[in-house]
Amino acid sequence: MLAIEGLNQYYGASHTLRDVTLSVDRERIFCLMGRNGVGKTTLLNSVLGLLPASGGSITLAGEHIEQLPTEERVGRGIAYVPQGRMIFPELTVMENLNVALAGRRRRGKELPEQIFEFFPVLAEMADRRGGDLSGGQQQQLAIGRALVLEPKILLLDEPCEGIQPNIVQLIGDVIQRLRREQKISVLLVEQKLPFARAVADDFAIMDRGQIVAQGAMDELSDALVEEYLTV
Ligand SMILES: Nc1ncnc2c1ncn2[C@@H]1O[C@H](COP(=O)(O)OP(=O)(O)OP(=O)(O)O)[C@@H](O)[C@H]1O
Repeated sequence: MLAIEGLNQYYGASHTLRDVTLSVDRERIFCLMGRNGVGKTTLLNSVLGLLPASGGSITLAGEHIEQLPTEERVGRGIAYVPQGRMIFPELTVMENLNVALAGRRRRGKELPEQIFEFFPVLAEMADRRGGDLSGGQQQQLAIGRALVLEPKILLLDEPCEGIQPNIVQLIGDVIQRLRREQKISVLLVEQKLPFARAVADDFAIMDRGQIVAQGAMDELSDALVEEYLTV
């Protein structure tokens, strides 16, 4: 579904992504792990085209997208929920969702009903300002807004950060339903090991800009956890 090959990225003289190669297969939940500052967010931003990559290729469903502007990549089916959620605090919940309609591949003014089934709180709070929601509610809004795009693949950057356990559980359930019911693939950046183990099929570990291990989630060994993930 999404294949990244030999991707490099620099912030000035600092070489942040080093020959990154990974692929998120169709209908799989792929978790990218690693300590703070190793380059996980930089990788997601490069996939979206928010940061220029130098060299390497990115393909979505077999088509090269590495030269396309961000809005084209979104139009081809990549939706991104960044760290910090980036909802519009002055707009209502409904307005936040409607903003995403403009970026959709298939034109149409209807929000997908399933968003409100996944996250009932978004219907209950439809007229509230985004900035008045709790962190957990904002995260549901951010994921709901990404789903308005009806993506092929959803990129989630630490969706559970600072969120209470029952909402973490809900988000985990939604991720799995998206894969099962809508055939959406997910590229998840996550530091919480129990959550990652519970929801993901595949993993990769990043260290100082390089992928140092990858495989099926049930192959993630204690030795790898100790070496690359324990803080
Ligand atoms: N805009 C920037 N300019 C220069 N260096 C940056 C910039 N953004 C990030 N970096 C550096 O690039 C490296 C990778 O950062 P990145 O945010 O991708 O890591 P991360 O693995 O996502 O970490 P975290 O879990 O803390 O979000 C870090 O050393 C960081 O300091």
